[in-house]
Amino acid sequence: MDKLVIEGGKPLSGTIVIQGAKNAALPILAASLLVDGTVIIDQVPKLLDIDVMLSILRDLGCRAEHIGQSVVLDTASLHSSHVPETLMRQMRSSIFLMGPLLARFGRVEIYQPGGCAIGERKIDLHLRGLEALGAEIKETGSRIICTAERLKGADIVLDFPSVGATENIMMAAVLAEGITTITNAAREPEIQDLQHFLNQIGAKILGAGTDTITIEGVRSVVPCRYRIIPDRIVTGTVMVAAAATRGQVTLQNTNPAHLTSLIHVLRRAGVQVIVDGDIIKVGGASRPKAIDRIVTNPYPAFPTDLQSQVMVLLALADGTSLMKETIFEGRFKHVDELVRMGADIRIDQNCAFVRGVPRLYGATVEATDLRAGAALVIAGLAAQGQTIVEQVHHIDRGYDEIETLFNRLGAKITRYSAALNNRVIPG
Ligand SMILES: CC(=O)N[C@H]1[C@@H](OP(=O)(O)OP(=O)(O)OC[C@H]2O[C@@H](n3ccc(=O)[nH]c3=O)[C@H](O)[C@@H]2O)O[C@H](CO)[C@@H](O)[C@@H]1O
Ligand SMILES: C=C(OP(=O)(O)O)C(=O)O
Repeated sequence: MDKLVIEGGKPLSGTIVIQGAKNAALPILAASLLVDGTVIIDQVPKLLDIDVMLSILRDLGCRAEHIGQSVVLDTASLHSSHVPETLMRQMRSSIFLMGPLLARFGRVEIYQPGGCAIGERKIDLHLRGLEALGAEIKETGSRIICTAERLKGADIVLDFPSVGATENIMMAAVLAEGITTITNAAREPEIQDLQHFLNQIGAKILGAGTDTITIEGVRSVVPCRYRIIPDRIVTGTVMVAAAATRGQVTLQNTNPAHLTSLIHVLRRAGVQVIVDGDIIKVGGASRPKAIDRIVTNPYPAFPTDLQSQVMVLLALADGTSLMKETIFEGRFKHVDELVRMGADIRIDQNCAFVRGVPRLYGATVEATDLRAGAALVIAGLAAQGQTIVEQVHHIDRGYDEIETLFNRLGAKITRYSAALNNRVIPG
C-alpha cells in the first residue's frame, strides 16, 4: 500500500482550483444508465471510486472513457443488469446502480455494497423506497434481486433523510408511471446536482434542496453533456488545512453557499474567511480558538465528512471543544492516531472532548478511512517534524492526488508506492 511522508510545520500558501465532487459524480454516472446513447460528464475527478464506477459500467456493457476531467459514456451497448459481487464490494456507491438498472431493465441483481469502515451503513431505506415503487425484492445472503415490470409512482416517507436512498429513489422514479413524492428527503447539494442532471436528460423533478422532492415519471430520456459541481468536502479540507497550518490560501472553483456551516465554524475559531463569488480566501494567522460544541447532522448542518478534519484544527486550538458525531457510529478512528501525534482528545460514546495543545508532533499513523486519512494529512502538515501516513488508498477514494494538491500550496509531501517497490512517485 502507498504511504505519504509529510515534512510538517510549513504554512500553506498560494492558489488552487478545486476538483469536481465525488459524491455528485458517482450517482450521476449511475443515473446515466437511464439514457440510451452517449452522455458526457465534465469535471469528473480522477479517484479510485470513480475508477470502480467506470469498471462497473464497462462490465455492464457500456463504453466508458475518462479523458482529462471528462467522462464519455456510451450506454448503447448496455446489456446486463447484474453487478458482480467483487465490484459491488469495492465501494458503498455501487448501490447507486440499483435504481437506474431496475428502471431500465425491470430487473437488477446486485450484492450488499462495500464502503468505509465508518459504521453499519444499512440499505433498508433504499430497498423500502424501491418496494414502494412496486419492486419485488428477494434477498439471499448478500445477493439482492429486484424486479418490477414497470415501476409506479408512490408517496415515500423516509425515516431518515438518507442521501443515498433519496438519490436511488429519484433515479428509479424517473421512468416510473405517475408521480412520486419523497418526504423527509435529504437536502445535500449533491441531490440538487442529481436533479439538474436528470432534468437535463428529460426527467421532470422538482424540490431537490428541500425536504420534499416530486418526480413526474416520463417514458424516455435523452443524452446530454453535464458539468459536476465543485467538491465541497475537498474545499473544506483545504480550508481547514490552511487554517491549521496558519497559512494564506485562495481556493478557486468553489461554491461557498455549500459550505455555510464550515465557514461559520472557522470564523468562530478566529480564522479569516473571505468569500468573493466562487473564490474563498482563508487566512489563519494566529492560534485558533476552541469551539464549545459542533454537532454533525444532515445538510445544511455541519457535515460528518468534515468532522475529522475540523477536529485537527480544534486539537491545536486554545481551549477545550466538543464534537458530537450523529451520523456514523464509527467515525472517530482518527482520534487514536491524532493522540499519537500529541493531541489531547477523549471519546465518550459519540462525543469527542478536544483539549487544544500548542503543537502536534510527527508520527507514523494509519488512514483507516477516507476522511480520517485526510485529517491525518492535515495534522502532518501542521505538525512539527515528519509524519508518515499509511494506507493511502483510503484517501485516494476521494482526493485526486492529495500530495500534489498540497504541494502546489508549498507543502512537502512525498508518496512512496508499494506497487513500485516503495519508489517515490513524483508529486
Ligand atoms: C457517495 C455519498 O454521497 N456518500 C455520502 C452519503 O453517504 P450515504 O448515502 O451512504 O449516507 P446516508 O445519508 O444514506 O446515511 C446516513 C445514515 O443513515 C443510515 N442509513 C442509510 C441508508 C439506509 O438505507 N439505512 C440507514 O440506516 C446510515 O447508516 C447512516 O447512519 O451521505 C453521507 C452523510 O452525509 C456522507 O458521509 C457520504 O460521504
Ligand atoms: C463516507 C464517504 O464516502 P462513501 O459514502 O462513498 O463511503 C465520504 O465521502 O466521506
